[in-house]
Amino acid sequence: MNAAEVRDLTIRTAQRPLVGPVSFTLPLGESMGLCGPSGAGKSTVLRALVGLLPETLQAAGEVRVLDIDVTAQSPAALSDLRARAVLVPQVPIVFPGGILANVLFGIRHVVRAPRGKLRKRAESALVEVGLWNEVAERLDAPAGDLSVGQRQRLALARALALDPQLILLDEPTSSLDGASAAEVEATLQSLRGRRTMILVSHDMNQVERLCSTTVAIGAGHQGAAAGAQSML
Ligand SMILES: Nc1ncnc2c1ncn2[C@@H]1O[C@H](COP(=O)(O)OP(=O)(O)OP(=O)(O)O)[C@@H](O)[C@H]1O
Repeated sequence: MNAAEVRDLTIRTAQRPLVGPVSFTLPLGESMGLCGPSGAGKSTVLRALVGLLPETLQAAGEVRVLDIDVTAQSPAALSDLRARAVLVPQVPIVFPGGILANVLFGIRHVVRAPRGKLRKRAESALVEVGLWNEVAERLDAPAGDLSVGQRQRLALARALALDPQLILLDEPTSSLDGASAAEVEATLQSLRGRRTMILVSHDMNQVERLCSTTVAIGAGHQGAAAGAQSML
């Protein structure tokens, strides 16, 4: 099974084409960069992969994610898929409440297990993103007090607690200062090879550091590089 198989994906409004055609195959275990200029459609492609396009946009083409035919399903029918292929948005979502509660937020709705077991998984996720040593003494402190880089790693920990087969990262370092970006990138580097990832990034150097494959999508509907897939 591949993590994702996309063939001739195009996305449009009723009035005009926005994205594509985009084609790529991502085997499990690989990390892929999705690059292109601002407005090329990178975030929209990520949303299409998990069936989260707004109703005003239509997608055509083939999109299979973890062997699920995404374009053939309603968004509601894809909620299971979204726990296995987790989208981490560009601006990390932090819920009111404590740090640990924030990591538990997704998993406690999805995984049926005793509380103690869920807690262990949340703690392991905090270790995996390198946040454990920074928060272990204050797990119930408000997550809103974390720095912006810590929030990004918290959002990643929330995703990892689900033990997803695919992680979709939308510009995970673009809103961070240099030091925080370096921390998040180090975390992503440590996940490479252990997790399957699609990384949206403007930064080709970052993609080269973190990914084995890159797909470039062009600005507008008919970008020359649309659909290109190359090994870095
Ligand atoms: N719901 C929508 N309705 C109409 N147009 C939309 C909608 N969502 C996105 N677009 C348009 O689709 C295009 C692609 O947007 P998208 O945010 O996916 O680009 P991007 O490559 O991620 O950009 P950036 O790098 O700036 O985040 C843009 O022209 C955007 O204005």
